[in-house]
Amino acid sequence: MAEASGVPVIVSEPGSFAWTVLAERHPALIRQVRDAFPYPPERQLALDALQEETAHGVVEPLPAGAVGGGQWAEWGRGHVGRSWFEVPFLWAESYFYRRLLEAVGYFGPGPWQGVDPFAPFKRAELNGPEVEGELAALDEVAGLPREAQDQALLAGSLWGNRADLGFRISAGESGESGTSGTSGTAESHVIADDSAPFWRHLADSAAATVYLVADNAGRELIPDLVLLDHLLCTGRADRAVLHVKPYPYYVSDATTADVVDCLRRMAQAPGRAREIAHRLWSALTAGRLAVRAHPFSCAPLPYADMPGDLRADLAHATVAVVKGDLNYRRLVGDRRRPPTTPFGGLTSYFPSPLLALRTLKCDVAVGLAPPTLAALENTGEPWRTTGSYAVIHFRP
Ligand SMILES: O=P(O)(O)OC[C@@]1(O)O[C@H](CO)[C@@H](O)[C@@H]1O
Repeated sequence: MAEASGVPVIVSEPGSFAWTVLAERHPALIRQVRDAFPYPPERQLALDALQEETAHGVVEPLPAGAVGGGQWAEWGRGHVGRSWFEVPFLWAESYFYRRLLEAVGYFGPGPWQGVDPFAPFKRAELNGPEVEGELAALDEVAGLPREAQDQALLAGSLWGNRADLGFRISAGESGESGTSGTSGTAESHVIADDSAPFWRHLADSAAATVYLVADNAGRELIPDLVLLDHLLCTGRADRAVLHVKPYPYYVSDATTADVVDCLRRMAQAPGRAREIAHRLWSALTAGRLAVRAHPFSCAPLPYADMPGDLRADLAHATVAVVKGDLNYRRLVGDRRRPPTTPFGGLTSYFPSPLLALRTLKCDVAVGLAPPTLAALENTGEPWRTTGSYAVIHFRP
């Protein structure tokens, strides 16, 4: 069994989750991006080269003069020149997205500069029937007593994380195929629940500033925004800060443009969703809700290595709500450890109280009670990677 300090997750073991991401998810994503845009021949050649390199070649550096090239060269020391299947999983995935953006000309200069290669997928989701239904459901939540609203909106933000578009490339179009073998409502699969101390912490804090470190756009970001609105409206937060990605990442990760798209989508809906959108729009223009996009949000590193300016910013949080699977890997370290390793100890470096909301979609698992772990192992399911189980971990 792994030591408490853990063994880094690497890609090399055929059939492992990390291996399937590099061997199957990334090639499928390159194909989908190519099909979604009429890229000119030079962009298609660059995509071909990336496809070939990631399947059979060694990791190549970014071209000279690339945006952030110096930083990536530093982060890539010891990895560039090796097979993609020999390097740490977290680094390989992050660098793959940076290289994909290079291949499609996202950083320019040129006509494809700033064109988000994942925008068509995000847009389709935002205009889909699921979002319509989820926005309509907000009218019902509005009629509930406050504590029930608290729980419903926290659960919405938590389970919104299951709607990640990268995960759906692996799980099948619906994103539900990985859930076979489970039963009951999604809520019945919360396998660690620290929501009560989280709400107590907010109630005990005066003039709270709530940070939310976002993960995916669309079906995840909408409930995240709704949760922030609820905290602001009910006086549990005086201010809110939303951290998004500075550029497209992991397919559906939220950027500033996605925040605006979500608000516009909500504003087109009738009822409660529209009201919330207008309130959030005003909160943004008044500075009560701030959006930040720090470069470290797309770094291939754990949060323990965050730079001083980000640490100083997060230190202002009464609580930082950190969303999703990738952020969770970065919070606790992308390492194999006994799943009963306490979450609080692994995140003691974090500069503020912390709430992690995550559905499990990779091998990393910590913070579980021994009986919970035993029950999960008894299911015989690949419970770490199906997206059917979730954790709410709070570290005061
Ligand atoms: O961070 P998210 O959106 O919840 O999930 C990201 C994800 O789809 O990508 C990684 C593997 O590619 C895993 O961490 C997870 O499966």
